[in-house]
Amino acid sequence: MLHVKNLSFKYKKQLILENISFSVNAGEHYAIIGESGSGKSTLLKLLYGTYNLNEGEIFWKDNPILGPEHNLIIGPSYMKYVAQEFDLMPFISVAENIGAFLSNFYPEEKQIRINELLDVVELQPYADIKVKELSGGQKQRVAIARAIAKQPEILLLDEPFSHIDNFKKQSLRRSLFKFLKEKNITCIVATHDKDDVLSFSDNMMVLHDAKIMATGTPQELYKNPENKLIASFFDEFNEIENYGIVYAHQLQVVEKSDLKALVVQSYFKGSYWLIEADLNGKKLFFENKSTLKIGSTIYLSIIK
Ligand SMILES: Nc1ncnc2c1ncn2[C@@H]1O[C@H](COP(=O)(O)OP(=O)(O)OP(=O)(O)O)[C@@H](O)[C@H]1O
Repeated sequence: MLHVKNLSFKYKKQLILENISFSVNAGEHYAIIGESGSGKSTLLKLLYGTYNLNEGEIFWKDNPILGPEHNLIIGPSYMKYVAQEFDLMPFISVAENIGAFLSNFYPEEKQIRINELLDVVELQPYADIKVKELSGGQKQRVAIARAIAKQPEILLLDEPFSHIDNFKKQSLRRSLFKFLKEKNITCIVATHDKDDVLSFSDNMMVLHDAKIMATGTPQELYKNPENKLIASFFDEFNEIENYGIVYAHQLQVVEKSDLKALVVQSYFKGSYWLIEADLNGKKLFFENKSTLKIGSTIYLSIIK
């Protein structure tokens, strides 16, 4: 188990993280979300031992994770960290980068392992291409493959799919998180993207104002968002008097109700339209199967 106890940290004067405590079980997938600048990357770096803590302790099983004050080499051997800026070797091939830290004593096993990893990150056709010739998203995939090559006990991912296009993202997510679960690799992911969390994280935390604002399973936080910040991470939402936070998909057009609104705009979203309306002078968003006429009056009911 990863155990973080009362961790506090500042780069300069301002506390970036204050009194952070949480635990992650072996094999669990844990997500850290929060606005830009809330300290997600800093927390991952602290878990990796990049900086000395101002206060608190981090343990993996019974081993303390200590900062550079105590270690010549940053990063425990059982842990891998894929940062937002990936540090690859540009002049050698994708396959060589992925195999860079694998033993040369067993060349056949090494090749099998590299092939397995190329499959996980869907880079088989690029195996022999030099990394300097790859796109940002392809480099990100090489960095992920290299991090899992030696099967770490814990993997820290910072915005792991941020450079990867939507075509590839969905299948890559499924493939990577499935691989990690099969190998029982504990994974902590810092992300802005709800799709990294909803289907793939067992538990999550929300960082805000240097503190943990909420923790729970993605389902718990999604179904009962305590506040606007949490709701906004998951979906388009409204704050409606007497009803609180209501997601756009929780509103439907009915014949008659207390919620009378005026259609302002319709946005095509593929399988539905997102309708912007005016409810008593406040903006309101809801989902509808079809576009609605600007200026028309509609009535809405809430399905929770
Ligand atoms: N090396 C550093 N020196 C000083 N301040 C830093 C350093 N790195 C980050 N910070 C500050 O710490 C705060 C948290 O930054 P961090 O990168 O951890 O946030 P984040 O939640 O990961 O943001 P993002 O989602 O944009 O990646 C920010 O205010 C940032 O300016």
